Amino acid sequence: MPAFDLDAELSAERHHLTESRAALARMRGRAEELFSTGDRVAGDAYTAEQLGRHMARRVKELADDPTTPLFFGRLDIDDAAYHVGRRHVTDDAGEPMVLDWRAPLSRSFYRASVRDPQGVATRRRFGFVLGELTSFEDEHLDRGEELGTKSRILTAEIERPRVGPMRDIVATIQPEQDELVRADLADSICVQGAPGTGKTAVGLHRAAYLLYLHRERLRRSGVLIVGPNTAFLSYIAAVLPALGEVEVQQATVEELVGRFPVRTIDSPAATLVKNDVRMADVLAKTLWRKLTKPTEPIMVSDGSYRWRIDAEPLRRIVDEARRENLPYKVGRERVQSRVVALLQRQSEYRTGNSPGEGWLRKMGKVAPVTGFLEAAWPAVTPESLVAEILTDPPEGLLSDEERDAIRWAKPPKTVRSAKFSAADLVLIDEAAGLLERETSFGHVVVDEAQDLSPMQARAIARRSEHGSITVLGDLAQGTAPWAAAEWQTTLGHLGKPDAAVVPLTVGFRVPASVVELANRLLPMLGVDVPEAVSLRRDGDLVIVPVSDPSDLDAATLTEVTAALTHEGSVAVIAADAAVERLVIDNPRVEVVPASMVKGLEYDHVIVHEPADIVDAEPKGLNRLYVVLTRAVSRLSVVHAKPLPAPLMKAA
Ligand SMILES: Nc1ncnc2c1ncn2[C@@H]1O[C@H](COP(=O)(O)OP(=O)(O)OP(=O)(O)O)[C@@H](O)[C@H]1O
Repeated sequence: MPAFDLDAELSAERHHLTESRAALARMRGRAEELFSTGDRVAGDAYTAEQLGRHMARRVKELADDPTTPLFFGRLDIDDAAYHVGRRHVTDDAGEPMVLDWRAPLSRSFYRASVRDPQGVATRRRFGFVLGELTSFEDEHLDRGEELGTKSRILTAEIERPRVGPMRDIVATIQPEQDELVRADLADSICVQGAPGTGKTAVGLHRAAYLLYLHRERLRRSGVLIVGPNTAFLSYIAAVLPALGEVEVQQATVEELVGRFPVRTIDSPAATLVKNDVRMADVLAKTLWRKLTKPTEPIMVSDGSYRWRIDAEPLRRIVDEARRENLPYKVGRERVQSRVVALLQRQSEYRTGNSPGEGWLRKMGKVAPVTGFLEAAWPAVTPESLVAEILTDPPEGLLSDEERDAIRWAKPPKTVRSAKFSAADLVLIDEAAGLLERETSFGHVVVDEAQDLSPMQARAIARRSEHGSITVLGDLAQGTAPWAAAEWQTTLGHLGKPDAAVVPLTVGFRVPASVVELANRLLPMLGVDVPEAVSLRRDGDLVIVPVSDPSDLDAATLTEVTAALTHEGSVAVIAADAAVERLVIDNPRVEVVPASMVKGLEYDHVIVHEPADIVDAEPKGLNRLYVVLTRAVSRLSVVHAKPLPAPLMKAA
């Protein structure tokens, strides 16, 4: 075997990187050129516009970010070398220079092992500093060498200080994550993962993978990412574009159902009732009770003719349409067109002529027909149905106290002037779903799903009825009053009761000492979830007791000053009520209310008075568990009040 020349090997790899970058630039140049000449080559305006849009997207997809490596790995299979990167790069002859990480062959980069080498002789990982290729690490699977999570490059990647928004993890996706990322489009899955196990990362990479594999189909139907709030969505917003995917919709549940602005806040009791799944029945029953049996015939004068439909056939039409189980508005339209069809038949019989479109339209609108429709199958809007229920909550499904809790103290004069709450908008969305079908996305990823109320989950179910879904969450991090204690019920509300629940337990964010502290809260959280095991041995944990409560904020500032001597982001997380008085004038430091940190992470987290965070809300211990698990490298806990009992041992 020839001696292995490390320097020569490294410079060959650098050369391949330079060549690949140049090839990508040429691909982009060609796309730009096509984009600018598109309107001249395309036959008509429509095709030109289609082509223009396609090319604009293609140009965007081919953008090269010089700070992210174009490839991060290499597979040697049957004496050929395949570089694996963020997207396909081909040379001028169309030969691959870099394989997209999502291509079938790339799968082995993530999954090959000594036990199952998948034809891979050597797996190489590259180390980069600011886009410069600086090192590599080989695993000769054919010689029984395997690094697994001991890879130096993986460790460096995980321990890299965090700044700014979330990054992609394509270079270091782990086998158990890859299995979820590459699951079939038809598979709905629920990932129960401890904090920092990569749920969000898996969900985003799964979206990118599915778009690659089912490009045309998913471009038509769309992919939707649902997150808990806009801060979270902007934190993750850069990941998919970095992977070349620029057309994924991201929204909070509030945005999905936001037909009207939120103009009022409900009492906690009303919020609970409105988010209860029984409201779905209340809405459906109230709606369908509006149908009445026709008792009068319809009589229509049409020039010198008079047409008549008796009550009996009208009853049949209504009953039949009801039995077809269509959305309310569709059913109503069907009744209307069947009534008109009966009139048409009479007209044809009497006149011997077939009436035209205009006549049919006119007959649909004549007073006897609309009067019949209004009585038998009245027109309803989603907001009018909800307004009706809030004005006078129907008996039967809710207790009297529950009905009192949601009843409007002063009903608005008109539905238009009604002030709706956030929960009302979910009800209006449910009502809209009874009236008409929602269009369904091809795939929906729902993050922090443990906090979905049944009614919110149903809003998502309507948008994924014909597609699949990836549900991500951690029961231990549930803080909503309706937070799930097990996944089955939520999956039922999401319309995917058969989705497999898959655990992730290897933590990539939180250092072992911090995980150990947070895990002590787990037995008190009332949920049965596997504990996280941290891959990180490097972190620091400091508990700072303060004897005089008036020194608490000053002690917090001292911790901030100490934290600033390190690289990376710093956050002070405090009970929402304390945030305003904690003013810290430094661009590297954020003061964040405990209620807003879900899904986020910071290099150094300083927790300000845990007891206040716990006392601020009914699920305060779950909230504290979320807060303690935001730290990437260091956690300081500053307290004047006693720590919650399970944490005392650490003090
Ligand atoms: N395979 C991996 N390689 C490198 N980093 C990873 C990997 N998996 C996850 N990470 C990193 O670990 C951190 C936590 O990931 P992520 O936010 O997806 O976890 P999560 O399970 O959604 O956490 P939480 O429950 O707190 O919301 C992120 O910085 C992510 O980039």
